[in-house]
Amino acid sequence: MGGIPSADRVLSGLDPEQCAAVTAPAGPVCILAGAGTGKTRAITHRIAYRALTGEISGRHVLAVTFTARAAAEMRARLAVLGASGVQARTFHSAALRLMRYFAPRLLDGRAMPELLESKARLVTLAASRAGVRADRTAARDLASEIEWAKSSLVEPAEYPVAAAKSTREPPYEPAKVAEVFAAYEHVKRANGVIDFEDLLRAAVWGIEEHPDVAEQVRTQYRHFVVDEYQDVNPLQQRLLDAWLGGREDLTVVGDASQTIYSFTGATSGYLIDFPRQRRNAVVVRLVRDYRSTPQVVGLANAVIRQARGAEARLRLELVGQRPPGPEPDLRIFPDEPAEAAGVAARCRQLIASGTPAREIAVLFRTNAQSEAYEEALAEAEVPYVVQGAERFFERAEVRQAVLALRAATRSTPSGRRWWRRSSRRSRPPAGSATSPRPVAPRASGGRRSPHLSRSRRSTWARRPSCRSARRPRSSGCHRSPTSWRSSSDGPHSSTRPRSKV
Ligand SMILES: Nc1ncnc2c1ncn2[C@@H]1O[C@H](COP(=O)(O)OP(=O)(O)OP(=O)(O)O)[C@@H](O)[C@H]1O
Repeated sequence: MGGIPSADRVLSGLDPEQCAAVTAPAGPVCILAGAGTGKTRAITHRIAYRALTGEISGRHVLAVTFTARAAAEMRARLAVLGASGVQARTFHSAALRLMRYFAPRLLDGRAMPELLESKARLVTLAASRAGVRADRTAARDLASEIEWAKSSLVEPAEYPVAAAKSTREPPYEPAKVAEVFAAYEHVKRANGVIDFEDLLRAAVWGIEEHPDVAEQVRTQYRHFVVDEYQDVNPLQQRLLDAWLGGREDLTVVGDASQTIYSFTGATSGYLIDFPRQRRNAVVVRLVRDYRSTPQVVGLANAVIRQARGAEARLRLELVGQRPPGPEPDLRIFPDEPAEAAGVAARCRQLIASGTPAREIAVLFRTNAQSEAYEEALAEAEVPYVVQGAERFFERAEVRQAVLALRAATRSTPSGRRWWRRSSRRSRPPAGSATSPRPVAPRASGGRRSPHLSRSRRSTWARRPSCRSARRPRSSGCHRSPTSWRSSSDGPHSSTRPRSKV
């Protein structure tokens, strides 16, 4: 049947817990949802149900996701459900939209400063001003520290204490990092640019310090949904609080066991504390896992059961809904090369027994690990493609290093012999670029740089008060943003696989 679904039809096909989440009354709702339990279904259906019953208008909904892709997925699902006008955006995209709209008012008609796509260049410059010669890796590590600090609402002078409290492992002495951080802010200001954290600060500043802006924003947005709430950082929470302005029509969805961005300042503390902070919150647990076999779900439960501390309170025991499958085979290897060789051998075995290579996936946690796996797969003559990243031996820096090595080793006979042996080993098998694709880390999100340009200092530099930030114990949130003008790679830069805007 075509056409726009009715509210009742939006409820059909939901399980009882999803239904409870969808029909929960206006007010704070906390959906604790394990992987594959239909959380996207629950939140999109909740928005659609409320819109179709006339309780809310889609135009007044702001749904915040962590990636541009998730936002697009949400918009597509909402369109199918007949909920129109909803803004589904990342925090950064929503902040950018707000700043663009209010720029004439907030910036006295001046253009927005340009948004830095990458912190690297300015961090390197700032480091040299602070007497640190930072190569690419060091600049990236420094940028990560700066990003963490800014996302945690930590100012340069506060960095050493905050870093110690958060058991960070800074790339240099904390005082030196603080110096680079301060120099970075200075260089950035001098260049008339802002970074991704500044963009969020700008939106906070715009709302907190300008009652007319706050009123207009809050008239527009009345109902809020935040996806992946376990990965929100103090700066994002501050912006959410500014949007809310004390109102409570907020649905958050998350899973404390899936927190993956603590190193960038994200904290599951907001999710964990949500039911305590909002006593009237409806809490719904989605535990039916529709994606995996009971065997895989059982293994996941066994791992999650190890969680201790605050996360353990919100631990979800998932129940697999799919027909049974094979038992997972857990093997432990002494080191990474041995593990990669073991994985490659298993792939070879599967292919030999008739499994098409395209049906085999090898997942690893970070792009840096691809080298070991690519070498092992090439060695075992298993055809592969790398998804979401360049093949190791095709990366510019690796090609450069290989050329340099080749030049160095060819100057001696033993070097020539070594080179012939090693290049045979590391060369991927012929034709592999077009072969099936097992190795699949997540892509590092390409971020588009919206064009902004320079602005005034005095009002932006005012420090908004700390009053509205709700802070969980572990947040590391010491201060509010000093100004919204301050810095590097988009949020969670080089280390972050999710695209923001
Ligand atoms: N009530 C249901 N009945 C049958 N299948 C369902 C139900 N709810 C969700 N699913 C299926 O489970 C899968 C996961 O759903 P969805 O994408 O909404 O979950 P998710 O929790 O957002 O996923 P993720 O783990 O990626 O966050 C989809 O294939 C969806 O069709």
